[in-house]
Amino acid sequence: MRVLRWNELDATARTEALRRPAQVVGQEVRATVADILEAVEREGLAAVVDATERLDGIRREDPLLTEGEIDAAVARVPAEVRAAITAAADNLRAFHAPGGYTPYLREVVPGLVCERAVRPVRTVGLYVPAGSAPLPSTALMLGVPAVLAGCPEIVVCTPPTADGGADPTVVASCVELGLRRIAVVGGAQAVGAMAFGAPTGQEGQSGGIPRCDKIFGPGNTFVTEAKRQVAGLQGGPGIDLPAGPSEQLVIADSGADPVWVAADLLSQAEHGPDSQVLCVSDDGKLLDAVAAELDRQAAELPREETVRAALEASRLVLTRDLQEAVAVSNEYAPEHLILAVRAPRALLDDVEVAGSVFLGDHTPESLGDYCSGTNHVLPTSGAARYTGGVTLASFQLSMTVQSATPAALGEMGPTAVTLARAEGLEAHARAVTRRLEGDAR
Ligand SMILES: NC(=O)c1ccc[n+]([C@@H]2O[C@H](COP(=O)([O-])OP(=O)(O)OC[C@H]3O[C@@H](n4cnc5c(N)ncnc54)[C@H](O)[C@@H]3O)[C@@H](O)[C@H]2O)c1
Ligand SMILES: N[C@H](CO)Cc1c[nH]c[nH+]1
Ligand SMILES: [Zn+2]
Repeated sequence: MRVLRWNELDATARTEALRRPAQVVGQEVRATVADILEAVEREGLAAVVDATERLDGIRREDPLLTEGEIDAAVARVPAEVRAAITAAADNLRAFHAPGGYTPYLREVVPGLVCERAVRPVRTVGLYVPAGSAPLPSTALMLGVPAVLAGCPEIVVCTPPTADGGADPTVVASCVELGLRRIAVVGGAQAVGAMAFGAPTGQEGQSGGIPRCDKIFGPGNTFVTEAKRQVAGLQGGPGIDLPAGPSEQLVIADSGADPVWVAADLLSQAEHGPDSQVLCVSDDGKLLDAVAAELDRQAAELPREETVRAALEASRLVLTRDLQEAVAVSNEYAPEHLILAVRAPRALLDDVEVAGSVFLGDHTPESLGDYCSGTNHVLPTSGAARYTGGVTLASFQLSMTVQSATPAALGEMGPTAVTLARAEGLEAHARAVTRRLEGDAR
């Protein structure tokens, strides 16, 4: 990989250097997704079943796993993997538990009390990808905060395996959290089913995939585009955030180990050909060593082809100093940022935007992907500029509540009346004056 010298690039070249490979969703993807969603809205479960047969080669009249299928899948997961699932879930619970909205109350003027009350989102749909690789860790990342929030109805959708079931480790991760409503549906058809509902049996029965209030989870271009489309519908569901192809930016100083830096970059490059990884450093020799390591280590990986495709769109950037490296990162707004420097805490103060930050040489991003406790469903494509990743609060809604005594209405009512009349909304004003003036019926 060629090293780009940041100071020698003009504004256009800098924009090009930080361009994402997968940012442009073609008209074709948009139209494909729109067709699938329209069919699911019109025909419900039948369209979901047809799309799954066409796109995933599996026909299941009822996509929900039976109790027998769930138990059989869990039994196939080795004890060591089940123990790792439990250990990861424990850390996720520990970190996420305090991350919800805090209810609070203020007596704004005597007798006028304003509150924030917190409720779980009632029906949530969790998408667990399984196209390029099944991601049981994503089931944990979404399921743990959903359960902690107390969401009463939780459905999981994940693409089918070749035998028509779901990946056993995905199923075992759901079961670890007590989730047993698992539908083997992937792609845009899964998002459509969760957005519009795809019930089985008689109308009014609760079988099948329920219409969800909010849809969560990462996925490929079709999944991400489908979430964007359903979120734009009037009365449509909410979505968590744009969580598309994985990205990582490493800031490395001259003391960083090029072997470890390259290993971190490759860990995200292996997600898909549209993943992107960048290494930014103030040391040209370090960047050359990282380039050589990327090439050497890529050849040893089972997903070498995917990794090399991702490296095509990846970058090595030489900056004047580490402050400039952070400025480059702030402009890119990476999903993951690793600070492989001698004083990472000091540099953290300058970091303005990133989905998740990893400090020092001994904190590989893989820890966060699986088991440190932070969430791996994170903003991509620059969305870190305005949002963080999934948290417990993502599964809650905050509701305001207020109550006024007659005296408090006497105190604040005239202000409301003045503002209502300034807006020309007399009915608003009279809702107050009728009370203040006593009997004006
Ligand atoms: N940002 C994050 O937080 C985060 C976390 C985990 C994974 N990811 C990303 O999620 C993505 C997972 O993608 P994936 O493909 O492996 O799995 P996926 O489950 O998202 O997609 C598979 C589904 O796509 C549908 N599909 C495939 N080709 C299609 C076509 N031509 N037309 C219509 N539908 C089609 C199929 O129905 C299939 O079931 C990766 O890019 C990974 O980097 C992101
Ligand atoms: N790195 C991905 C988020 O971009 C999450 C993941 C799941 N499994 C491995 N990694
Ligand atoms: Zn990963």
